Amino acid sequence: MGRWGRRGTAGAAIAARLSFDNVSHSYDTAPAVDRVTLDIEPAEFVCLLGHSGCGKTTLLKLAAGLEEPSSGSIMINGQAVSGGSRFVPPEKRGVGLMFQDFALFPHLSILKNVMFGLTTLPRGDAEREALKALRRVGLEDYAELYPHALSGGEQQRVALARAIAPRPSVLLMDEPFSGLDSRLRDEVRDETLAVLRETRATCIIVTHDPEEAMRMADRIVLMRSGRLVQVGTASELYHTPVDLAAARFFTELNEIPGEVEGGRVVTPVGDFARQGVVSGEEVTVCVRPHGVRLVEPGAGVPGRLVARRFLGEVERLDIAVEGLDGPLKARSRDMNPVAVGSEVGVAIDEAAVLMFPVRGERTRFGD
Ligand SMILES: Nc1ncnc2c1ncn2[C@@H]1O[C@H](COP(=O)(O)OP(=O)(O)OP(=O)(O)O)[C@@H](O)[C@H]1O
Repeated sequence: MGRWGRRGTAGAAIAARLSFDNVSHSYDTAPAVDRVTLDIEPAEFVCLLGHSGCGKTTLLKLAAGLEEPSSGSIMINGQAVSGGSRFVPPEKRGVGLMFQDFALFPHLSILKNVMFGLTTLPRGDAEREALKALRRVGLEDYAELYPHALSGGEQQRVALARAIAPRPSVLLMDEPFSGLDSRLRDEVRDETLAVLRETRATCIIVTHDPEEAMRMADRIVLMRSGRLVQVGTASELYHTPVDLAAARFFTELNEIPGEVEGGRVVTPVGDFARQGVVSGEEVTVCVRPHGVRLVEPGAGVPGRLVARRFLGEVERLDIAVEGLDGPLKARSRDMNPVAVGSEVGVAIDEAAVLMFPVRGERTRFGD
């Protein structure tokens, strides 16, 4: 892939605050977006994360003005752009879009594609701004070519240039890297992030990839069934997920049944102290694989190593423990020389343990 342009050369905008106030939207009966309230700071970088169909794209379309909310209001810098009797059309919102539905126009040159959002400028100025944006993504020399002559990664860079050229205050991107293979994706993502930071625009990026969200976002917005499930930094969502499904989103988990006896949660892999639990209550104890360690046989909980797989920096171990339906999964950096079939001891790092009630409330214990 060719080089990107010099850092720090993207045109900067004045970032805007974007606010959703109790916004709902239905296409037919079930709401695709359900009572969403969210305030995004100027120049903040937010990732909307969630499984397919949870309403991410709809929320983005509502911000863009491509859909009108069924209820609630959307504000940019405190001015309503949707809601009540007000509706500001997309082209008047100062919002840049990078959506899959808006691929490059095949019959227009790269330059003309990038000039597309600059129609309010005199032609000479529009061309200069478009070339500046193309230079920033390292594709100025491609200005007269047509999209079909460019690779997927290069087309993505043109789409980025097109989105930033009008210097929008808010940039909305829907799965911008999903069409790229994994090798390309890391590079395009890192460079795109650098460009976006330079533009100082407020950014919302839709993704279904938690790692991508963690790499990019100042805050992650986790959605489910049209609703906001949790909003916070990557660290907050990882360390204090609001419920079991939120925890599953960020890592593989060993999910172990536990029962509360006298203030302790008793499981086949040991007992754990937890405040706020009630005797007789059923609990799902989640242990992240990096929190499972092999210790000397006789120490810890007895188990048997049933499989091991070398993954480069870490090794993946499967350990059978009495009372568990499936093997306990461990990730270890120790490259332990224990042979498959051996008796082992298992120790659990309490810092890698999360607990959730089996029924009822959505909150964690012991916070
Ligand atoms: N134009 C439409 N007409 C009718 N229903 C729609 C339309 N667009 C989306 N939906 C429905 O609204 C819900 C939310 O869809 P949306 O595309 O916002 O989710 P998403 O989280 O972006 O999913 P994906 O990751 O698959 O794009 C889904 O149930 C979907 O089927």
